[in-house]
Amino acid sequence: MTATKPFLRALAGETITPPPFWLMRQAGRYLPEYRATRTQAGSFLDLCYNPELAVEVTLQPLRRYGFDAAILFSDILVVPDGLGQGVAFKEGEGPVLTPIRSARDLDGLDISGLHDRMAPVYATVAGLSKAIPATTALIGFSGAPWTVATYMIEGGGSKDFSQAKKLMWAEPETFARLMELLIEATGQYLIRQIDAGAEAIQIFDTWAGALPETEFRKWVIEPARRLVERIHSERPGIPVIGFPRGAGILYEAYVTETKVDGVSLDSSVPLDWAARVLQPKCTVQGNLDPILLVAGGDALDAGIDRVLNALGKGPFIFNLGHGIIPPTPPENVARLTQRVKAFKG
Ligand SMILES: O=C(O)CCc1c2[nH]c(c1CC(=O)O)Cc1[nH]c(c(CC(=O)O)c1CCC(=O)O)Cc1[nH]c(c(CC(=O)O)c1CCC(=O)O)Cc1[nH]c(c(CCC(=O)O)c1CC(=O)O)C2
Repeated sequence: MTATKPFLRALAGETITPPPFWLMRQAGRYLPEYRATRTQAGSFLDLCYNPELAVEVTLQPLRRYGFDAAILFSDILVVPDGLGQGVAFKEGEGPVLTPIRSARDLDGLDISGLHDRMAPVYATVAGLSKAIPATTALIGFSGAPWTVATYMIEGGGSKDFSQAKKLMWAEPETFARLMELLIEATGQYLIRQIDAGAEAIQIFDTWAGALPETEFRKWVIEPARRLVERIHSERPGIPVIGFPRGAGILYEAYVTETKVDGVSLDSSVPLDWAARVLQPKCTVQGNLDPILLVAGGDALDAGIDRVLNALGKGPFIFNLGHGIIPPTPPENVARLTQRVKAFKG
């Protein structure tokens, strides 16, 4: 069935003016209505596993801004939770996990309970596919194996990923076993989201830029290639967007070797290079610096115009280079919405 929704038509290679748009973390703490629902839910994971409230927070930004895509309200860290690793989100501290540091720790993980634990997430997807406007596409997502592995090994966020990299180089078999488990679990998890109603998939490799070239090819490109191949063969017609944040010039190898339908660019990617080298190969998405949404004013307008003028003449989805941050004034998102929708090409 040929795509009719602008977001899906852009991912099928069409140039659309004005471009379809959505924003990473469009549902979240910058919105007062999110904070109210979050309080009602209890913990962050309680919210992720409460289909009714997760549907509500996903819809909140759509009501305000009319985005062309809704992304399932969940998190990249529900998969380790589903594998039996203890995961919690401490107020103002972010995620905290019981770290995986040895083969024995790995033996404690178990894929058999994944889909039971993820059932509320699939219910959220099913609820959203009935609740979103007819022209809005529904995006399912996961973290990429490398990025999720960094949280599992570090036990939370990290500045230098020293524990994850130490395990990768000092205990390669244990690290490879963890990566295989994540590739399999993530593949199953994404297919189930599609079967529940997701029309496109985004794979977030937020910490891809932390790896040197050899390891980037082995642990960012190859797992993504396998996930894209599985989705393209088991669920033909569902497009996949890859987000190897910080990849630099390796964005080109990522696009050609993974065969993603779309590639999400971080804010450091030069716009003319993206238009010349990447856009002829696949739909590009991004890449406004999310802090411009905090700054607002003329700087925000100029930043939006630079992205639109450079990428708006080919297959393109307007987005940020990383998720919205909590101090973002909602009125600046309204300002961005108006400016993107007014773009004439
Ligand atoms: O305290 C809360 O209410 C939960 C905060 C929250 C989380 N995921 C969230 C939210 C809602 C929101 O962003 O406001 C909600 C969340 N996490 C994610 C998404 C998908 C998307 O980005 O649109 C979303 C939004 C989904 C939606 O808009 O419907 C995916 C995610 N979680 C995570 C990452 C890695 C990263 O942050 O870059 C990423 C991918 C990149 C990104 O968009 O930021 C990991 C994660 N999840 C979380 C945190 C803590 C955030 C913080 O304390 O600053 C962190 C970051 C970290 O500490 O490394 C929890």
